[in-house]
Amino acid sequence: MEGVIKESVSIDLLKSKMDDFAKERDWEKFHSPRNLLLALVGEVGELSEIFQWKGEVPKGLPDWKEEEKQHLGEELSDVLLYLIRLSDICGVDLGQAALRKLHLNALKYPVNGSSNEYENVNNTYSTTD
Ligand SMILES: Nc1ccn([C@H]2C[C@H](O)[C@@H](COP(=O)(O)OP(=O)(O)OP(=O)(O)O)O2)c(=O)n1
Repeated sequence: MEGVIKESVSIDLLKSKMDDFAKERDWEKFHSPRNLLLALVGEVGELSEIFQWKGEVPKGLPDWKEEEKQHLGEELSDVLLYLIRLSDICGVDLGQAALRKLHLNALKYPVNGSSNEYENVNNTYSTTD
């Protein structure tokens, strides 16, 4: 794809690029925790609009046009970038926090837990599988 640099993408790389982006524009003053949270929620809204009124869609989005998938990627990215920036500005190491949370999740929901026990957690009204 034109203009896309294939590089390994880490949370730290994105964090550093967001920091550069804000510094270069003198936008650090706008990137307060509250502003970033509101921006994040706004982008979640834009992401939701993509799926709004479509009903359930199959995994992999096989019927979507390339432009629609690209748009989805843009909105997912906005959410990710604001989340990473918010974490950075709050002094939270998001990668480490997420690893810790995965560990806590695994303790809370052991692999051998009975499926009945998990029914409320994974209660879905419909599935496309
Ligand atoms: N003060 C700002 C404004 C923008 N961005 C960056 C982070 C997001 O990735 C993207 C958001 O840009 P827009 O607010 O222009 O939102 P969209 O790209 O979604 O455009 P639109 O809302 O017109 O669809 O730009 C930022 O870091 N800080």
